Amino acid sequence: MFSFDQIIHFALLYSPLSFEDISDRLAEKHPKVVFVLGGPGSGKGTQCEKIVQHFGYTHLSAGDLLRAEKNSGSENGIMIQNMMNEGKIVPSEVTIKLLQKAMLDSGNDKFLIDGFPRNEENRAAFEALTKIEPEFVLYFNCPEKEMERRILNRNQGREDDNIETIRKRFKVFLESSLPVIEYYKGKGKVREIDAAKPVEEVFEEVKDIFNPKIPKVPKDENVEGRCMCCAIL
Ligand SMILES: Nc1ncnc2c1ncn2[C@@H]1O[C@H](COP(=O)(O)OP(=O)(O)OP(=O)(O)O)[C@@H](O)[C@H]1O
Ligand SMILES: Nc1ccn([C@@H]2O[C@H](COP(=O)(O)O)[C@@H](O)[C@H]2O)c(=O)n1
Ligand SMILES: [Mg+2]
Repeated sequence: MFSFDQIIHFALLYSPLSFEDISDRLAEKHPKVVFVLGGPGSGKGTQCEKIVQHFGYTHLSAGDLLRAEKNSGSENGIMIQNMMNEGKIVPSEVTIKLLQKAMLDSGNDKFLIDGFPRNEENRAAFEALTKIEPEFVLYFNCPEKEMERRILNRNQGREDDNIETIRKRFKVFLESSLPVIEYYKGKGKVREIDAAKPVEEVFEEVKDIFNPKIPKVPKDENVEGRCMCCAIL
């Protein structure tokens, strides 16, 4: 027997549901979304894996979804491959549809959306189509030299991990992605992390963001008869 989520997945894959249908189904879930941004090689994927283990989110990497779509032999495959090899941003409707399908497919309602929105078009289209506002934006800030060193040592067989494409990806990040981070800074939504440190140290900072320290009421304190604001020390 298929689960409800599997049935939804097949329906989305094999029937031409419109953006409106998919958006309506997604809206019913009231999903909680965190955008995870940062330059190429800043450690977004690495930290997302750890957040998933500790905080129960589902990790959706826009780049990974596009790579899977390209490898599936879809009609958009060649276009995606060409864009990725040039470090360019794929048209938003392709990426957003993949993200929406993956969100519905997951059965979860908490998502880390990694590497998206990458430019103003991504941001505005996602907002218009899904009506989802991110809880916050996690921004991994890392110097370019360190990102370059990490990517050149990554060895995951990614076609775009060559020095020529890496330079193009850095340029696109500076010109198109940083303005999106500035936009969310203006809305007070950016949580910036120093990503140049070792993985575990970066994650200590990340944990504090997902698990903010709440002042505790000492166990032996007699709080009877006091209002709640006085009882919290
Ligand atoms: N804090 C860190 N210190 C040293 N190496 C790291 C750190 N974080 C990640 N790495 C390594 O750097 C490489 C890039 O990391 P990762 O794939 O997580 O980056 P990313 O931001 O997702 O990159 P991309 O945008 O290209 O997908 C990986 O080989 C990873 O193991
Ligand atoms: N919103 C996005 C995200 C990614 N891409 C393309 O995928 C490439 C790899 O992305 P990573 O996050 O895995 O580094 C990226 O260079 C773009 O070509 C995109 O188009 N839109
Ligand atoms: Mg990644």
